Amino acid sequence: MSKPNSLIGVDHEIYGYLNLDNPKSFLLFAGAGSGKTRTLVNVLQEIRENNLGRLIQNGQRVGVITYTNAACNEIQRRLSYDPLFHVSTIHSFVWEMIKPFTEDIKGWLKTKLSADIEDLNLKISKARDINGKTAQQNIRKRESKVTRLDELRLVKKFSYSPTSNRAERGTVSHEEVIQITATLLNESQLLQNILTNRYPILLIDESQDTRKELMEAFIQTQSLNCSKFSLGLFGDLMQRIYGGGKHDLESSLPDDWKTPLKTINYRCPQRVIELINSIREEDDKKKQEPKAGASLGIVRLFIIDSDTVRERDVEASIRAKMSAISDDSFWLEPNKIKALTLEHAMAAIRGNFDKFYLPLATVDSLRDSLLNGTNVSLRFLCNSLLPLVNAIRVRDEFAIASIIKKYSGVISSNNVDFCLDPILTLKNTDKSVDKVRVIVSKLDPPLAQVLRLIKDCKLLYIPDELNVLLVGSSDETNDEEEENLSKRSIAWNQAFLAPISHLENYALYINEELGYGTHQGVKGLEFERVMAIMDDNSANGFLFRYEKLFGAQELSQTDIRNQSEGKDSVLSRTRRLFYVICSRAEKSLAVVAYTKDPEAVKRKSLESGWFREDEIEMM
Ligand SMILES: Nc1ncnc2c1ncn2[C@@H]1O[C@H](COP(=O)(O)OP(=O)(O)OP(=O)(O)O)[C@@H](O)[C@H]1O
Repeated sequence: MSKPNSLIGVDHEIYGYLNLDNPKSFLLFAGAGSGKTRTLVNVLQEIRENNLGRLIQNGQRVGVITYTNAACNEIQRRLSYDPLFHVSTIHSFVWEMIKPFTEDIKGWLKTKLSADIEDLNLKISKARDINGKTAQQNIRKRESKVTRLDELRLVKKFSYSPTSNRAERGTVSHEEVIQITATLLNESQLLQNILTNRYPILLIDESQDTRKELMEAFIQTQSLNCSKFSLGLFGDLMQRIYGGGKHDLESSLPDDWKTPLKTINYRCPQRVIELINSIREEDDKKKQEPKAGASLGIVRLFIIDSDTVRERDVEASIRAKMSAISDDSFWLEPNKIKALTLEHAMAAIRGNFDKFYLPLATVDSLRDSLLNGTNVSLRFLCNSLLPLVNAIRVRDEFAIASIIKKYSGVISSNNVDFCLDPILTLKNTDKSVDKVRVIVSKLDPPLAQVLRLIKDCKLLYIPDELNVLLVGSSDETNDEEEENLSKRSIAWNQAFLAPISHLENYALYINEELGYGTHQGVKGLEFERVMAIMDDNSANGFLFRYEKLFGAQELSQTDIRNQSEGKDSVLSRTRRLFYVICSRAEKSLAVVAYTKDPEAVKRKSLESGWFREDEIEMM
């Protein structure tokens, strides 16, 4: 077991709040590189030093919630995998807590499903053409909800698995786990007691991205149990990525909460800190100071006319310039610098997965799960469909059989055909596999074509959301029908038109990136040399727009309205992203801006105080 770090600075204050006899709750919202994660680990080690015996005696543990599995593993590692600490992601944590409450989960689902069915009844009754695609899809959705509602009475125990795609009786989805916990915590004193007795201390990292409903339920639980429960939130509103968090966390805390400060940035050199302070000046105005002895560091802005330049060449010449300016030859070695493409849509276009990704990324309710892999349909596509397609392509019979066995009802005692004549069923399955092979071996077929065949042959369980969209063929939809479809269905229909290779590239991107290259992942990371590339041309402008942040494109009426009403907007989102990316740099930072209006970008950068004249180069 590793020797504990000694507490440093504000760590003492925070450790004091976690006194089991006099617990206090706190919010540590501090800027990038201020050592929040370090503090979290330090105080946990100190708790182990001083309270281990007492906690074990009481059968209690310390709860620690992280946002990604990667962060969870890192904190566990730093705590030497000590079982005193229950470190997990939010979904696993809350499911552990609510899973014995079968009747309450049932009650919640009954209410929710009944409301959904009522809503669908209304839509169906208003349909202009009951045989139209929208009405038919709604009818299918209603059927599946009615069945689920009806089967609730048969459920003896619910299950939830973060990695399972199977929509079968008695399972609850990722989204439902959060919603159910929030409701139960608010309503059930028993559940509050279970939480607070089992975990007298609960610490949540990256809490700016914890779902609002759940965060409010935790805070209410704390207020009602403040003599025995300490809730500690770590994070930074300026680094929030996902849309579902509690944005007013700082201003709406109960009066007795503590708000310790950390104002030193231990990661970045002086010049980078100056830059990120000035970016933040346009948001919450929080300022950081460099650590004692911090190096000066180097920042440069390279402005490139997006109409005239070839990207690869110019980026190589920028690396050469940075090497000369910073007297650092590692800038010449591509693997010694971190090029951050700031925006997934840019990566999508560069990485050939845009046809699948971009339509889905325009939908609010899908956006987050596209990046964090929590959507049932996306998990199905990446974890069941693609492995099956690959196994079929390379004729890996063993893999084919095990995927079908695991992810479909064909080879199962629930399948009457299989029970009556297993040999015939297997032969038919082989034929179905052959049909799929014909499509996927030679060509790059549209996803819809593959999915329809898989559905017709019943080779995999297809999640409801996708299943209902596979009614008829996509070209049956006329304009009027299209108007009636939900945004989400339209997006899925477009994504279905993508060649299957785009889904494959998306899966690679997400798998490689989860916990690392996505914005969420980049947040915890640091790199000596950072090249931040901003390029709206190859980016999806719905979420982020550098041209707007840098003054090269006028704000829309909606942007202006959102801004004046204090709402989140393309501008505030882009600013936060710019902050996160710049604050990763430990030594030197090159910001590379592709723009249609180089002069405007230069003007805005000077006016905002982000860069000085001699730090800007027009390429
Ligand atoms: N008290 C300290 N003294 C020296 N170095 C420190 C101290 N605290 C943190 N650091 C170092 O500063 C860097 C940033 O720390 P850490 O990752 O904990 O910050 P953070 O606030 O969680 O960052 P971010 O919000 O940007 O992800 C790390 O390299 C860490 O080792």
